[in-house]
Amino acid sequence: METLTAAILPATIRRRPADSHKGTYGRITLIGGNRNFGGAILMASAAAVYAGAGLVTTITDASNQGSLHARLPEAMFADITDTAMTQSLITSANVVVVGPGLGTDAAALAVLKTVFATVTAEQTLVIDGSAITLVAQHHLTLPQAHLVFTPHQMEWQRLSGIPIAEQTAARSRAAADRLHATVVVKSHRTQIYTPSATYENPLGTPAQATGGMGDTLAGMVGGFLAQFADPDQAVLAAVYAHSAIAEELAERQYVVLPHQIIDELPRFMHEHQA
Ligand SMILES: NC(=O)C1=CN([C@@H]2O[C@H](COP(=O)(O)OP(=O)(O)OC[C@H]3O[C@@H](n4cnc5c(N)ncnc54)[C@H](OP(=O)(O)O)[C@@H]3O)[C@@H](O)[C@H]2O)[C@@H](O)CC1
Ligand SMILES: Nc1ncnc2c1ncn2[C@@H]1O[C@H](COP(=O)(O)OP(=O)(O)O)[C@@H](O)[C@H]1O
Ligand SMILES: [Mg+2]
Repeated sequence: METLTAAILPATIRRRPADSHKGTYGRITLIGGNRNFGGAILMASAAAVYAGAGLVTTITDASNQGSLHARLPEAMFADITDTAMTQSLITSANVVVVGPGLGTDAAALAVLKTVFATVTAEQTLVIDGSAITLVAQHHLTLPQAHLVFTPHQMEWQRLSGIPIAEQTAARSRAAADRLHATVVVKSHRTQIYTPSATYENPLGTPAQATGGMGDTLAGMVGGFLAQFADPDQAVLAAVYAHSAIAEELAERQYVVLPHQIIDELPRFMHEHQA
């Protein structure tokens, strides 16, 4: 197990070439947010935009459209019940994030099945929150794509079958290998299982223990994957930056809110680019 250091930031976050445009920085489609959990996909989408993803589209319940555009006019919107549009927006993305606030009812399962049937081997799919629970509950066959799972410990228990108390590095490593995926097991000391190595994040504070913190990380992971060359480094740098910003804020705050991490992202990435 390797311990992440701040060196992952400049190794990943590169100065933007002058001769570039929004298409240079990736197209990301985020899917989630039912009538009750609209905030989750809003936070994930905002994290992707503020991380610098070039073009961001949010596919969510229609009841979330007004709040999405009020908070995040940079994001495009599509109605989650429009299957043809969903397929088209998945196909045109290089990174897809599915799950924040998606819920686990029949409609959510149908959406997830559409996502799995549409992504291709060239694309990266980040699977978070409800989507992880659905994969576990329904024993879904995973698609051929670059897969990144971002479970908290209970979601990892559901997906891997390993009880939380028995989630040792060796057992989690074997389960990640069986999934042919990168797995980010979130906790006070988050562990990241890439195809080639295992890492521990030395940062993170209980000030982060608040709803939406993982939704925000999922959007950051997607935003970093959309624009940075090395996918393993992109995931590691997103995890590290998420906690590093939280630790900065926690020096003066009892609790750190997800939107505050999002607001700090452009400044933090500016300071750590190389
Ligand atoms: N504003 C919004 O719209 C928000 C929407 N959200 C969306 O809600 C959906 C459901 O996601 P979820 O994580 O809230 O619920 P679920 O999957 O049932 O897991 C909770 C269970 O696991 C247990 N548990 C054990 N270890 C744990 C650990 N380390 N970390 C966390 N939990 C741990 C925990 O134990 P307990 O708290 O009882 O001790 C409890 O029994 C998902 O789509 C998400 O995106 C949320 O992000 C909130 C903000
Ligand atoms: N005590 C803690 N110390 C460090 N990080 C924490 C702590 N509690 C939660 N976090 C972080 O907050 C995030 C929580 O993710 P998750 O449970 O999926 O939240 P949500 O689904 O509500 O957005 C993870 O990145 C996790 O590492
Ligand atoms: Mg979560």
